This record gives sequence, C-alpha cells and structure tokens, in this order.
Amino acid sequence: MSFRIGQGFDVHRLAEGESLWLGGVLIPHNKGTVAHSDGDVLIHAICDALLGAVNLGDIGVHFPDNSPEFKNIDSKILLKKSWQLVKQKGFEIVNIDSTISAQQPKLKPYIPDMVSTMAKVAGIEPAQISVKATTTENLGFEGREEGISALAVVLLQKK
Ligand SMILES: Nc1ccn([C@@H]2O[C@H](COP(=O)(O)O)[C@@H](O)[C@H]2O)c(=O)n1
Ligand SMILES: C[C@@]1(CO)OP(=O)(O)OP(=O)(O)OC[C@H]1O
Repeated sequence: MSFRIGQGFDVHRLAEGESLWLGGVLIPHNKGTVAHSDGDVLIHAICDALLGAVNLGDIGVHFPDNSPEFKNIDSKILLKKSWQLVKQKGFEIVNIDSTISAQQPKLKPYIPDMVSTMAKVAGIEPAQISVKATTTENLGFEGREEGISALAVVLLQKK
C-alpha cells in the first residue's frame, strides 16, 4: 500500500454581476467570482490538491486560462478530468478536507449540497469529502469581500 498527500490553494476576485459557484453549487449572493472558468475556487483548490499529490502540476498546466476550450467552463468538468488523470496512476481517494475563506455569504447551509455534488462527480462517498467555511474576521482581501480563497488537502492510496 502506498499513500500520497496533496494540497491546493486558489483565490478569485469578487465582483458584482458575476455568479458565485462553490463546490459545484450556485450560491445566491450579490457578488460572484471573476475568472476564465466559472470561478469555482473550492473545486480549483481540490483539483490542485489531487494533481499535486501525484506530481502532475496544477490545473493551469492541464486547462490553461488562455484557452477558449475552458472559457466559462463548469469546474465540475475540470474536477472530473483532474480526478481521471490521477486515477489513471492507480490511486483511490482516501479523503479530501477543505476550507473556504469568505466573509460573506454564510456558506454553512450550502455545504451538504457541495459535498454531495462533488462526491458524485468524483465517484466517491460524501463521507470522504469535508468542506468547512471561515470568515477572516474582516481582515485581508477575503475580509474586505474583495475575494474568496479556498484550501484543500487530499490523501490518496494505491493498494
Ligand atoms: N462564509 C462563511 C464563514 C463562516 N461560516 C460558518 O460560521 C462559523 C464561524 O465563522 P468564523 O470565521 O467566525 O469562525 C464557521 O465555523 C462556519 O461554520 C459560514 O457558514 N460561512
Ligand atoms: C480554471 C482555469 C481555466 O479555465 O481558469 P480560471 O477560472 O481563471 O481559474 P484559475 O484558478 O486561475 O486557474 C486555472 C485555469 O486554468
């Protein structure tokens, strides 16, 4: 049995008139993320953690942000593709843990939906994915509501 660990971090700027996708779920809010894709900062951090665990670079390497192919792409597709690249190397997901840093909106009500949505995309059990949320107590870019960040850690195993 071998194990690999990976971590990912992503940030997107917030602006009015944009959509806020987090963990594959559309969150009602007066601001959304500015991005080449749908700007799902949580899924991007999870993709980077998966790819990083097997030394495959990051999502920008596989899905460049200047490629028309990925313009406004649903990040659930990027999660599926990232997981396929990792799975091809013979790994299974043990668990994923993640944290979203956002001053607003209150994300707790949407977390179960994010977990079940991402679990379905990755073909794993909801119990294998943890999503948490924190404010930054009004400090920094998240605290000023200029942006949202997300951190993810994954553990993989190969039998
Ligand atoms: N955008 C957010 C941020 C936080 N939460 C939940 O509130 C709890 C308290 O947050 P603090 O930053 O004050 O520690 C946190 O543990 C989350 O459960 C949230 O739902 N949405
Ligand atoms: C997802 C991609 C591709 O559409 O673009 P963005 O949505 O801008 O996201 P980012 O986290 O900056 O990096 C990866 C990109 O390649």
